[in-house]
Amino acid sequence: MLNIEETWNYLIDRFKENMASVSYDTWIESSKCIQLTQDEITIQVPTKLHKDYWENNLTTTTVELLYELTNREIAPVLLTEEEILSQQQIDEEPAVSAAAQSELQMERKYSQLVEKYTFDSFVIGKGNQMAHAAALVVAEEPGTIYNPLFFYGGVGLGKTHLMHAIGHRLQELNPHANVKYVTSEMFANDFIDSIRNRTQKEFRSEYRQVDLLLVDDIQFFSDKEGTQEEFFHTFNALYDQRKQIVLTSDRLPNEIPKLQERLVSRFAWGLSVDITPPDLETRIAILRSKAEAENLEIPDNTLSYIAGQIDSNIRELEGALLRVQAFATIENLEITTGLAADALKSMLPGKQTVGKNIEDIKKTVAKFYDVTVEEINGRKRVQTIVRPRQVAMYLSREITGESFPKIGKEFGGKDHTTVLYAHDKIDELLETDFELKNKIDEIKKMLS
Ligand SMILES: Nc1ncnc2c1ncn2[C@@H]1O[C@H](COP(=O)(O)OP(=O)(O)OP(=O)(O)O)[C@@H](O)[C@H]1O
Repeated sequence: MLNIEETWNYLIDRFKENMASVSYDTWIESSKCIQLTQDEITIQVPTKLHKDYWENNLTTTTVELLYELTNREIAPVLLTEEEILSQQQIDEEPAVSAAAQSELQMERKYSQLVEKYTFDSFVIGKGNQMAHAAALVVAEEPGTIYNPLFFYGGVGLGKTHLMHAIGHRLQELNPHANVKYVTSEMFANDFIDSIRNRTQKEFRSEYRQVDLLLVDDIQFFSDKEGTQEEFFHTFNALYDQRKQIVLTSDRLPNEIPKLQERLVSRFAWGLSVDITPPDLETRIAILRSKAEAENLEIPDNTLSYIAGQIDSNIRELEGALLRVQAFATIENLEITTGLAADALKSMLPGKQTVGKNIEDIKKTVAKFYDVTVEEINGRKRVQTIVRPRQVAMYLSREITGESFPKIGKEFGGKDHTTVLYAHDKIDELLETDFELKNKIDEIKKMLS
């Protein structure tokens, strides 16, 4: 028998570990678990916006986390407070309606594209221009020019959005096109299920008969040998039939640890394009387009203010806008810059480093460790300099979201693999080394 409280706590703890605090506070803290059965978890969320966000961004992870915990496929059912109230009023049979709803949601998540992730709702800016153009070409001429198309870049910068946009566009042009979107983990789970249920034939025909296969976040193939093997064959089958493959990852294929060489080389056959964090202008344009979609009246200077606060992750930018909107609704006030500042104040303690560049970071780290920026840029390998250098590289990636090659260049022309190694090293150390964690928090404070 599953314990509702333990299960929910497990889930939200995992989210807390993996989400920025602004996102966690906005999406998770406001939600609660109201029912748990052997195959369903019912989560109450405050508004329709929260529900959309959960459905688009959190349900897959929820299923995976619950699977890890319970070894069962538990489908999330999202209900807004209003829906719960009206459900109670018309006194429907909750079990039936929840089950039906869950089926619908799972269906939507697993086999359909997210409706609003289209080219129309995608704002083009310097950081994503090339990716956008490549996506359009692929949607219009699948399987011929750039195959596979590979998007890479930091968290929440629009890779998934563009992928779905390709799918929508292809289906517009060819309504019979068979499009499949999965995350790498969904692919892995499907594959494992097919072994368990002896349905490998069905699995293969499902994956090898598509016209467009979209696989998100392939960095999670990292240590999955068997899945990589299967994906290799899926890839070859599709490629040979000239079917389009689109992949995303947070880094280039050759930077993904333990990714088989033959996959690395295949992924390089087509075109790899990175998506970099949006500049201020693009962030304002994105906010404006989101505000319009939600029918929100927000003055331009307030949009600029919000865009200035969050500079690397568009998902967080959306969270900030929602936060401001919720604040205005609760306080029954118009949205102004002052109100936005109040709404975001409590959300941004960890974000005070926004707007800092690599140079600022190097200077601050050098000061903290009592070394010079020249030493950080240099090549001396003594521990007293190596650690500050690694910390500075780590913070540069985390705070500015710049690509590894760009950071390497700014650290005295180092190779991107050096930056990648430094980043992953510090990331790994942070899990156990609390002293280092305190030091990094201290540096962030100095930066703000
Ligand atoms: N250029 C853009 N215009 C409008 N919205 C955007 C743009 N880029 C990203 N977004 C929005 O930001 C949110 C995060 O984007 P998305 O999920 O595509 O990021 P991602 O790069 O796939 O992130 P992750 O690495 O976490 O998978 C989505 O709601 C998406 O619609």
